[in-house]
Amino acid sequence: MQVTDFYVSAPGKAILHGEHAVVHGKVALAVSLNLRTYLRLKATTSGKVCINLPNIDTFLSWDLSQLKQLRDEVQRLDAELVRRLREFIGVTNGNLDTCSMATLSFLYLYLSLFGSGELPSLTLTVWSELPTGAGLGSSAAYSVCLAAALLCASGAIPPPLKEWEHTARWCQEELELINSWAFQGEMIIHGNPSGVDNAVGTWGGMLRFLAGKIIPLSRVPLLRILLTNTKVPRSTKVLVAGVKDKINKFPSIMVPVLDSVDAISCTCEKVLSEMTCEPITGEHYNILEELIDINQHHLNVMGVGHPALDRLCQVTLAKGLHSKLTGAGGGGCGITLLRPETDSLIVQSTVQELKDCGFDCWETSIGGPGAQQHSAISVKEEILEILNHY
Ligand SMILES: Nc1ncnc2c1ncn2[C@@H]1O[C@H](COP(=O)(O)OP(=O)(O)O)[C@@H](O)[C@H]1O
Ligand SMILES: C[C@@](O)(CCOP(=O)(O)O)CC(=O)O
Ligand SMILES: [Mg+2]
Repeated sequence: MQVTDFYVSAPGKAILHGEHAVVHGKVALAVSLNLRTYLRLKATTSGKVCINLPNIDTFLSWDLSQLKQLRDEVQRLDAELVRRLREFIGVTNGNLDTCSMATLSFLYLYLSLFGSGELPSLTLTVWSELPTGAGLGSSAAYSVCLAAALLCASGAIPPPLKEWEHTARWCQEELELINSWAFQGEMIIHGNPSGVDNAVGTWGGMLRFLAGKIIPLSRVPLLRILLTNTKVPRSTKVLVAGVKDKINKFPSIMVPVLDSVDAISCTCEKVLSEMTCEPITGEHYNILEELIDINQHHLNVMGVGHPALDRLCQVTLAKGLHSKLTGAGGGGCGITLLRPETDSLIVQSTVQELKDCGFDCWETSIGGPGAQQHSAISVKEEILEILNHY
């Protein structure tokens, strides 16, 4: 065990364009948010592994001897381990609930990363500022934190924080390792993830994602975005599977829709890059707004809309603002583009109307840093209190 007590965090994300299509090899544009998931890992001598996940009311512990027996029974650390772990935590049917998904991905990463040698006794606590299961990539931020913390604890990567620093990030190669293990965690939660969410959680900023290839977009204009959480619960795994069924059932109808979403992402990327090298005009924003509208229609065609998201689009359009769902849809969150000249009174009255619909709504800043290690002093006081409570 390399480290005894440390904190890591990873950001959530918003997908501007390309959700779902990205699972089928199309381009997505995604950006990190200023909302983060924090994890504290503490080495203990209790002979137990404990996880505290207060966001989802999950508090579990296992004796090391139980976990050691489980690990030694399993020869291959992939499908067989997942099958045995499902039995171990008592999941019998196909779809996992919130608690089982989080537990299974933790146990999978823990047993895989300590595949040989001693299993360490530890307590892990996670707290997120992100709503879970709402399209802002909470599963990926959770998986990135788990991967970073457990890779550090196993000695596979070093803790980057120097004594005098408040936050520190890993080097490129180490981030790639974190990202690849976070993807394994996402596989358990999503079934068939594209990898875009864990890439944003790992690297932060804005990026273009295509079939596993990640291109950071360094020259992007400052965008003002309103985030709305309809609070309608949904599961990414179920929605992604539904889109796949529709593509299989109607390939000649659905494939052109996916191609069109790909073209929307590429057009958006082009406009964003133009906005950084020439004076920003109203026409740039007109195009961005039209792309949002077209994509929202496509997402409805894919079957991932929801009446609450329609409501969001109607309320904002009545104020001259354009919205689309973000993430897996089926409820969860939407984004609304604010123009630079959008009056703060318009923003305020829109936020109020959306709140009156029962939604949470706030203007967000985008492009926060990717996975990082923290000194205790750099973790917000209220979050530190929760992490240190267990
Ligand atoms: N802070 C957290 N603590 C524990 N589990 C979490 C946390 N954040 C996310 N998860 C896991 O991720 C799941 C949500 O993932 P998902 O359906 O992909 O929605 P999203 O990624 O859009 O928030 C939760 O059901 C839970 O298993
Ligand atoms: C629908 C999808 O494109 C994004 C899902 O994001 P979220 O879990 O809803 O935050 C799936 C994926 O890319 O793996
Ligand atoms: Mg997710």
